[in-house]
Amino acid sequence: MSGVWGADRVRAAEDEVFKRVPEGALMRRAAFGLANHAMTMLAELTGGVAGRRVTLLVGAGNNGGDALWAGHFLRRRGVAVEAVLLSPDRAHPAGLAALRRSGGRIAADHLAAVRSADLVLDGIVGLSARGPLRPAAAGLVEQVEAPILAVDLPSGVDPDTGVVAGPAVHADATVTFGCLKPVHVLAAGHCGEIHLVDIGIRAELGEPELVVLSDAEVGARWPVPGPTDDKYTQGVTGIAAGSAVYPGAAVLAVGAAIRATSGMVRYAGEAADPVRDRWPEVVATGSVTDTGRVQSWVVGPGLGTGKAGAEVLRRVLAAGVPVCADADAITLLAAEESRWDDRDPDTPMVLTPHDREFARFAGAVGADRVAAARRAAARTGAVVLLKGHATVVAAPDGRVLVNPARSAWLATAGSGDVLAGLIGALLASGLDPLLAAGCAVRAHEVAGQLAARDAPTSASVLVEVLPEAIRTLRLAAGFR
Ligand SMILES: NC(=O)C1=CN([C@@H]2O[C@H](COP(=O)(O)OP(=O)(O)OC[C@H]3O[C@@H](n4cnc5c(N)ncnc54)[C@H](OP(=O)(O)O)[C@@H]3O)[C@@H](O)[C@H]2O)[C@@H](O)CC1
Ligand SMILES: [K+]
Repeated sequence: MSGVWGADRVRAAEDEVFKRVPEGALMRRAAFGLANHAMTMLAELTGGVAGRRVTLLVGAGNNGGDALWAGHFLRRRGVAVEAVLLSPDRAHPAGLAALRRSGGRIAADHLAAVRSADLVLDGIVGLSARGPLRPAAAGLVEQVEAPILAVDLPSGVDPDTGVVAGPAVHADATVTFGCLKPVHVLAAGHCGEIHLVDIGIRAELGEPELVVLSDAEVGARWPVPGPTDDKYTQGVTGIAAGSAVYPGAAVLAVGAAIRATSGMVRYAGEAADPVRDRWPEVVATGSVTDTGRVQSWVVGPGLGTGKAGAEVLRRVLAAGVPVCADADAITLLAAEESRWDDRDPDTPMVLTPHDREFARFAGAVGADRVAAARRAAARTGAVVLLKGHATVVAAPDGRVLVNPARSAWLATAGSGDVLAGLIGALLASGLDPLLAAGCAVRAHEVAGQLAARDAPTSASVLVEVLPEAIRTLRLAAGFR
């Protein structure tokens, strides 16, 4: 598990550490780690470091200070270092002095310094960043051709929300200090490869604000049959999805549930024939009331938002088992407040909106996706899985999991139906609903990578590769 802490919590932790460690010591520790990664990058990029040129983009605060100190350490290892001071009067004094002492230069021609670099360190702004890059910095960053190593975080990206509201650094790698911050998981695409340098603040940070589940954790939690299990004891998933006109959603959600666990899957709806044709192992009927006992329901994909769909939703909610409400089920819930009353508030529920669906029941998502998901979860008493490049999963008690998207292969029709089926199967197995949603998201993404293998893919292929994705996760957890 990786914990993630916001800027305020990091500052508070640093303040605690400063009571026993001088401020400069922490910065030098950070900068030393930064310089080590810069050396590695230089060696990988250019086959050696001798005579190589590093240009530092130095802003007005401690982020620039980190860059200047790193420049000092790089100079001592024979790298040519030039600093571009974006706010010369406010550049970190001790860092500047150290760089000068070790023979680093202050660039007179900013553009030339940027253009001649083998590697650029982005020390423009760090945890105190507000808004996008300012024009002078943006103009220079635009001219960079060399790889960029971001100091703590890519400048121009909001540290706490990951919002990119204008020009921002697109880093090849980021070296961060002490812990991951929200920007690293919410705007992972701007960070490149992320390296964490320990500066000794972990004990002061407390409980993480966000959590990223590792493959090993997902693999360790994935339900597999024990020696005494049968098809019922592993949980029966009910799928109420699809229609006669749109059977695809049903076929995909059922397929995902079948492949996710060894438990049984029942289907209820108008697409019973196509579902049975594709998945002979499913018990398919026309209606929720004829389905028999299930331990969870998935309701919504391809259901329709008319009277018939509303009636299916009502019956599913009344069943008193954990529910994953997706797509049309969310629209139906949003359309009429009274539909929430059909649900026993103590029965777990997972809602899986994209931004437009979210807006229908919880208002516009806005810039702070984590805060939005947290608010919606607290208000509805359901786990809210907000889809996006980074998927945010919030529980009513305030816990939040984030899955940073490593690729965009999953942006394909029917992909959401597969995710809903996965969540349903994990709910049926008895997993805590936050974990069920979080583990499903991760498996879904691993499946996306396996399905795509660097070429466009489709939701049907996602279903095909689910067992391989689960095997990958279990291998990461040490199961052979
Ligand atoms: N504390 C420590 O010892 C340690 C701290 N560490 C390091 O310190 C960093 C935090 O440093 P920090 O708090 O000094 O501020 P920082 O992020 O450098 O910003 C400076 C100023 O920039 C400005 N500015 C704002 N937005 C902007 C924008 N979009 N574009 C351009 N400029 C913008 C704004 O000033 P303004 O111009 O608005 O007056 C702001 O005050 C942290 O990320 C880590 O790298 C590590 O060394 C570990 C030990
Ligand atoms: K930075």
